[in-house]
Amino acid sequence: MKKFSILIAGGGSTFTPGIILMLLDNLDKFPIRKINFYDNDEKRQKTIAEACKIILKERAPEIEFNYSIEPSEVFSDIDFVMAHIRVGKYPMRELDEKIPLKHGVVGQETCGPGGIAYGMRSIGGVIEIIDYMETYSPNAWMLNYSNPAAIVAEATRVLRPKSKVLNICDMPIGTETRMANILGLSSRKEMVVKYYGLNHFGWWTDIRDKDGNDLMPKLKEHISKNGYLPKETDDRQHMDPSWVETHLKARDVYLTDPDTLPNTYLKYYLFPDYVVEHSDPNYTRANEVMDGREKHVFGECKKIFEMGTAKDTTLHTDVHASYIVDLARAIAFNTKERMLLILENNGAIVNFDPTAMIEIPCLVGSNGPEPLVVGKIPQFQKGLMEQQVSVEKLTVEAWTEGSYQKLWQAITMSKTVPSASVAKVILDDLIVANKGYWPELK
Ligand SMILES: NC(=O)c1ccc[n+]([C@@H]2O[C@H](COP(=O)([O-])OP(=O)(O)OC[C@H]3O[C@@H](n4cnc5c(N)ncnc54)[C@H](O)[C@@H]3O)[C@@H](O)[C@H]2O)c1
Ligand SMILES: O=P(O)(O)OC[C@H]1O[C@H](O[C@H]2[C@H](O)[C@@H](O)[C@@H](O)O[C@@H]2CO)[C@H](O)[C@@H](O)[C@@H]1O
Ligand SMILES: [Mn+2]
Repeated sequence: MKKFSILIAGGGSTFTPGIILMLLDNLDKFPIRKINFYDNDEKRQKTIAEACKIILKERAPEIEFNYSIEPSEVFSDIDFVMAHIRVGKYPMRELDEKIPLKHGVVGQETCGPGGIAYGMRSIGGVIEIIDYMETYSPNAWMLNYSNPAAIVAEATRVLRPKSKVLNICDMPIGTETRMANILGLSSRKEMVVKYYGLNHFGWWTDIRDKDGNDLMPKLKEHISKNGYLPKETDDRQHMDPSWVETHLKARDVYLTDPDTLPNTYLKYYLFPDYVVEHSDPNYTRANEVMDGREKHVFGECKKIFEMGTAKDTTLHTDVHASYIVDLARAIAFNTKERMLLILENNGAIVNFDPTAMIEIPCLVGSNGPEPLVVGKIPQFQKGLMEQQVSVEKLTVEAWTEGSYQKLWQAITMSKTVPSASVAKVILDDLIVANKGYWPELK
C-alpha cells in the first residue's frame, strides 16, 4: 500500500499529540512515511514536537519526522496538510469571549462577535498556509479544521477558489458519537445521517440504522429530556462544566423545531440571553481550556521530554479526530465515504444562496467531495441561515476590502447582538484588541 506524507500546520496545537496518536493507531488503514510540523511559534511547537518525536521513535521508528517554523524546510514532498492553527492563541480567544460579554453579548470562540473577531485573524493565516502548500507541494490536499471554519471556508471560496482545500468540523461527529451512545450502538458509523446547515449552525433531519430503520423517535425522546447527555451521570464527570451545560441545553434548542435534531451551538443564536446570564465574564471557556487541556497537554509533553519516554503518558488518542483519517483515506484510496463537509451550496439546498458555504453530507473520493442533494429547507431554518451566512460573507468582505462599515454590518447582523449601537461599541473594542492581527479598517 502507498505510504503518505503529512504536514501538521499548527504543530504547537493542544490537539497535535492526540492527532499523532490517532494517526499511529490507524497506520494499517492509512500508512504514513513522513510527518512534518509547521508553526509560527518556535517555543510552543518545540515542546509538542520534541514529545511527539519520542512517541514516534518508540511506536513507529520508520516514520521520518521533522519540524520547523521555516516553510521551505517542511512543506516540500507533502501529500496532506492537516491545518489547525489558532491565530492569536488563547490570550486572543479570551478577549474574543470577554469583550462581547462586557457589553452583555454572547462571548464565544466561533459564534457572534467573538467568532467574527477570530475570523478576521484566521483568514490571513490560513490563506498563507494554502500558498505555502501550493508553492512547495502543488499536488497536496489541505484538510482544514482551523476555526472559525464557516468564515475560513467562505474566505477560501472567495480568495483561493481553485485550491484543493477541504473544510471540516468535528462537532457533528462528536454529537453523533453521543447519539450512538444514547441508542446503545457501538459506533456512530452504524448510523446513516441526513444533516444540513452552516458550520456550527445545522440540523439533523433523518437518522437511520444500516437496515433503514428510523432512529429519530428514540433520539427525540431522549433529547427532549436530557439533551445530548446520557442518562448516567458518570460521563458528566469527565467533561468540563461548560460542555455539560451546552449538551444539556440542546433539549431547549430541540423544542424550537421538533422535526429535527439541532447542532448544540444553535443555543448561542436561539438563547443568547440565557447564555449571557449563565456566563462568568471573568472566567470564560478560554480560561477553562488554559487551566485544563493546555496545562495537561504541555505538562505531559514536557514530562515525556524529561523522561525520554512516552511509555506512561496520559496523553491519549483523540477518538473524535478519527474523521481526519477517514477524510485523508477517502481522498487517498477513493473510498467514497459519506462525510459531512463544508462546501459551496451550488444548488444542493435548492432554495438557498448557491454561493453559500454549507455543511452537508458528501461522498468523498480521490477527486474530492460529491455533495448529496438536500432539496428544499423550511422557512425557519432558511431565515436563520440567510441571516448567519450574511454575517459570514460580510466578514470576509470586510477583511478583503478593509471595510469598517461591512464589519459593523456583520456584527449588527448577528442574531446574538441586540442592536447596531451595541455592535459598534463591541467592534471598537475589538479593533483595539486585535491591532496587528486584523487588516486596518477604513
Ligand atoms: N473544526 C473543528 O471542529 C475543530 C475542533 C477542534 C479544534 N479546532 C481548531 O483547531 C485549532 C487549534 O486549536 P487549539 O485549541 O489546539 O489551539 P492552540 O492555540 O493550542 O494551537 C494553535 C497553534 O497554531 C499556531 N499558529 C497560530 N497562528 C499561526 C500561523 N499563522 N501559522 C502557523 N501556526 C500558527 C499557534 O502558535 C499554536 O501553536 C483552532 O483553530 C481550533 O478552533 C477545530
Ligand atoms: O472549547 P474547546 O477548545 O474545548 O472546543 C472548541 C471546539 O468545540 C467543538 O469541538 C468539540 C466537539 O464538539 C466535542 O464533541 C468534543 O469532541 O470536543 C471537541 C473539541 O474540544 C467544535 O466543533 C470546534 O470547532 C471547537 O473548536
Ligand atoms: Mn467545529
